[in-house]
Amino acid sequence: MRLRTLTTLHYRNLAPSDLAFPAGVVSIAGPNGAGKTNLLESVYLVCTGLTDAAKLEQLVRRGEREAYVRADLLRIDGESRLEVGLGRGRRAYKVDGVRVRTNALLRGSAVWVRPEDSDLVLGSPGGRRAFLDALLSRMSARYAHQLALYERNLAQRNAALRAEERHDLGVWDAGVSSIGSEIMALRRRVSARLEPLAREAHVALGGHKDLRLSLVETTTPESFVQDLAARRSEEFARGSTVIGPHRDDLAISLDGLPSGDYASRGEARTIALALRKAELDLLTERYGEPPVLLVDDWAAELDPSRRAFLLDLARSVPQALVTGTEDVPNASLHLRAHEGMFS
Ligand SMILES: Nc1ncnc2c1ncn2[C@@H]1O[C@H](COP(=O)(O)OP(=O)(O)OP(=O)(O)O)[C@@H](O)[C@H]1O
Repeated sequence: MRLRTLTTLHYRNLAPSDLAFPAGVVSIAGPNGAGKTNLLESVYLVCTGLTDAAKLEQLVRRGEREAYVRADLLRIDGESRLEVGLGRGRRAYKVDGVRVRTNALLRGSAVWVRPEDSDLVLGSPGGRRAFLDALLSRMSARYAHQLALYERNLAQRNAALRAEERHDLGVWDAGVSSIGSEIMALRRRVSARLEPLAREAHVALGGHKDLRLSLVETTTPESFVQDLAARRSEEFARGSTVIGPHRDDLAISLDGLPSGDYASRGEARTIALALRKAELDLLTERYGEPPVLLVDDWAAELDPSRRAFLLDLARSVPQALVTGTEDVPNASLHLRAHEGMFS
């Protein structure tokens, strides 16, 4: 899969532009704040429907009301046009000219490798849940749909827990537990497939320690309803649902020690890179071809062997957009970024 052209209008600091990309490694170099990350972010958003911006309006250029991104994508089964329009608190997607739901499975796919990926390993469980959710949402339209439904049900249940008069929670318990159980089952399946791929990549990256991934669940699909009932008074006291997939974690360990507490920054970066490689492998299998690879700040925090791994990976897929303050050697196109423009 590869991007042929990208059109952006009022997207963050990007100047309105039409860019054409060849196959292979596209090197995008430029100074800090030039808009390199914004360019990758716009590609990721239009290809996957995903963003981790806290508010959609952050994606719109300051002073403008709406932004637009269009990508013409070449897939093994033909071309596809993906579009997203962004406004205050809303976004609208089109695939080949037809409006689609926000959490529909888009025809594009992308994997984004970023320096802050170390936070996946060193940061809070929320980041690892977001990693699993983002991966599963690109693999299964059902998952994306059920996740959105779960979040709505959870918000309503939490509101009921905080309400002054005590509501009967039975109907919320049934909803949250049945949707939550499906989410847990899908996460179990994907994390079981993720582990061997991440372990293999970790070894290829020169990681000598034994990498393990395991889901840490606060309840089980079988006992969810009973566990909710058992925690009732605690939930009323805290005004929130204390168990369920929104509280689970993907535990990562090296030689049996939890990585969040023990891994060095370099080890964390290696694990994060192994997770991204595993993500790429799973999406390649799901889509029948490798997704577009986006590498942000390729030289950041990486020693020569990890840089070589990353560049080999970039060269192994049909297309990789790779940014940095330095050029990537032997790229098929060298773009220079300056104040939101690329030439
Ligand atoms: N909504 C917005 N409107 C206008 N400018 C924005 C908006 N959001 C971010 N920016 C600007 O975009 C610039 C950041 O661009 P970006 O993160 O893409 O830089 P970069 O080239 O990746 O830099 P670095 O090498 O430091 O990572 C900042 O100057 C920021 O102020």
